[in-house]
Amino acid sequence: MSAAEWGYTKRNGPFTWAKNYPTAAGIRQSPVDIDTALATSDSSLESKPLRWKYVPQNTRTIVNSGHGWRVDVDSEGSELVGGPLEGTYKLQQFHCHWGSSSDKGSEHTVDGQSYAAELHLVHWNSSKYADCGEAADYPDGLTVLGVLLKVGAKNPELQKVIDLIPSISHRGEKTEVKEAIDPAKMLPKTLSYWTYLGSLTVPPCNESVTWILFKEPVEVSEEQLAAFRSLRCYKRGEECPCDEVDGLLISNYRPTLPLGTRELRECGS
Ligand SMILES: O[B-]1(O)OCc2ccccc21
Ligand SMILES: [Zn+2]
Repeated sequence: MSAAEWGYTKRNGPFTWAKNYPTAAGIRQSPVDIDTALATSDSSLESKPLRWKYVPQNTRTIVNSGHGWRVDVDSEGSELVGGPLEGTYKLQQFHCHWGSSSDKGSEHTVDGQSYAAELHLVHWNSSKYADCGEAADYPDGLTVLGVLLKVGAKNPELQKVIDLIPSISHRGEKTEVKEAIDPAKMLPKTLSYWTYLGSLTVPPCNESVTWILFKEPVEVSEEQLAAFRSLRCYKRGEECPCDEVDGLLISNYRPTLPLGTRELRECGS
């Protein structure tokens, strides 16, 4: 899209994306509603526990992408293996999706229920591809660990992100992450998950993601969610192109798409 770049308002939001990004109208799209009755447990998942290693010092910069905040990571030294995955995946970045109030905001829903937000840890298949950009073009290129966030106690690890938000208030702004953020500390205690084949939930919506969505939500406070909503979707000095309330990024989640004939598997209760 030209000036009217994609976003989350009526004018440029999820229902308009397919115009410029035809893959968004595909049959392997994300997010989806997790209909727990449809999930099949799979002994092969149980036999290969999910295992990860992250290097907190490798969380480099946080940027306001115009669609939310994103922490970019130096992939070296990280790895995610097991579960539904073949080969080794490396962490590239993590980011979050939220809503204008905490009764909505997650991208995946569970039996129709929305959560207040959803964290995405994006990994790429380093066994087969040279980098994340290349991997994003292949059906087995990416895997995303999804963590549902519900309102509760202040999340100390996410607070390190919140503390940096004032310095990336406008689109395009970025800053160094001085205090290392440990992605492992943002994951739930129990590692039960659902997994299915899907896509990026933002344009170009590549159908290259093996989704792993943890069943157990993690807590975040209302104040922390309010901080996310203080990000602006336009560049400093420019005027706001979106018709959102004075360009605040109050909501950046894509509504669910049909699972269709895709298999939904689960590991753990
Ligand atoms: O769709 B997402 O926001 O979650 C998965 C993903 C992967 C890469 C970029 C953006 C995303
Ligand atoms: Zn995401």
